[in-house]
Amino acid sequence: MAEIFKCDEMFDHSFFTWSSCAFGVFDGVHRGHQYLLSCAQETARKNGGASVALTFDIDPDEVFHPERLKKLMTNEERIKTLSESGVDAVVVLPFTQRFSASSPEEFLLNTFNGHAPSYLHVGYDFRFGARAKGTVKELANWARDAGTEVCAHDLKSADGAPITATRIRLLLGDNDIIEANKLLGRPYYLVGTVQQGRGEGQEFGFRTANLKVPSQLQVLGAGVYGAYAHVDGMRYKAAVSVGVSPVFADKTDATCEAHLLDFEGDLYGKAIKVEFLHFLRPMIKFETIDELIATVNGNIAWVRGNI
Ligand SMILES: Cc1cc2nc3c(=O)[nH]c(=O)nc-3n(C[C@H](O)[C@H](O)[C@H](O)COP(=O)(O)O)c2cc1C
Ligand SMILES: Nc1ncnc2c1ncn2[C@@H]1O[C@H](COP(=O)(O)OP(=O)(O)O)[C@@H](O)[C@H]1O
Repeated sequence: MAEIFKCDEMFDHSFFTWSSCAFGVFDGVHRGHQYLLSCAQETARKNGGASVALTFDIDPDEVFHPERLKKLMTNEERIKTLSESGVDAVVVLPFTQRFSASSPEEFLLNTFNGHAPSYLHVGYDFRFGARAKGTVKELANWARDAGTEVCAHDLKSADGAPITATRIRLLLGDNDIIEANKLLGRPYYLVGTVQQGRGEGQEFGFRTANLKVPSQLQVLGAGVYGAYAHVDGMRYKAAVSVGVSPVFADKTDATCEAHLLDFEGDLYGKAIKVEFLHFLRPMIKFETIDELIATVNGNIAWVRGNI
């Protein structure tokens, strides 16, 4: 696991000298991002310096558009995933109002403070500085004087369409978990603490661990999914419903409810990670509870046989 540095007043910017940085927000740390990170490792190997994932502590849209912001992962998970990506270090820039208001030139000066990296890898549509006015062109102008080689990469998938966090969020919203997972390079997951639900699962014969999903992370389309649930270092197959249960719509907020196969015990207050693998069906407003029970039991049987 790479070391994580906060780029504050205490940070020694000479760390950047000879380094190869991949620079971005990296929401999802998807296959496009993974490619950028591998490019930084490649030039670091050739050049002899450290490979660095350079990112922000928050998503800049948490400052600019908090109301419409949707994310593939929390900031903590994003930084942790970057630290596990194979780079030598993660350097986290505090995204302050002052920082965001600076011109592209000031932004680069504040970021590197006279210690420019040898290589800077970015996506070709990378934007930075006040009102995102800085483009790869400004970056290249600055880099010429600073002695940095800017590598702007085209992050495309096999079908020729760009791999972006927005594209993955749209696929997830359309229940296309298979394609989203392909572009992520791993299963899409949600993490959280198991909460108390309505207590009806036991009566129905299938108990469900309930996870409250903050609205910024409500990206996955409502429906029923086959998944793996990880708790206490163990992995279980799980049948999971996502979104508002239409039968009980008047009683619930949107949640993620996971029935863990071959598990018995108490999960309240425990950390759980649910990795989504298959979309089974949309949510149904059943006429009777018996229909609900029979359908969910069928879904559980499918998960047992197919995951
Ligand atoms: C695999 C699975 C599929 C579900 N499908 C539906 C559904 O189609 N429609 C619905 O209203 N509720 C559905 N539910 C939600 C159940 O109604 C819910 O788990 C049950 O009400 C128990 O809630 P509780 O654990 O909060 O008591 C599903 C739950 C699971 C685990
Ligand atoms: N196989 C299982 N899958 C999910 N939760 C289980 C399972 N077995 C026991 N539990 C426990 O039961 C709780 C869910 O019970 P349930 O009757 O559905 O009530 P509620 O979901 O309303 O809290 C879970 O939070 C967990 O502590």
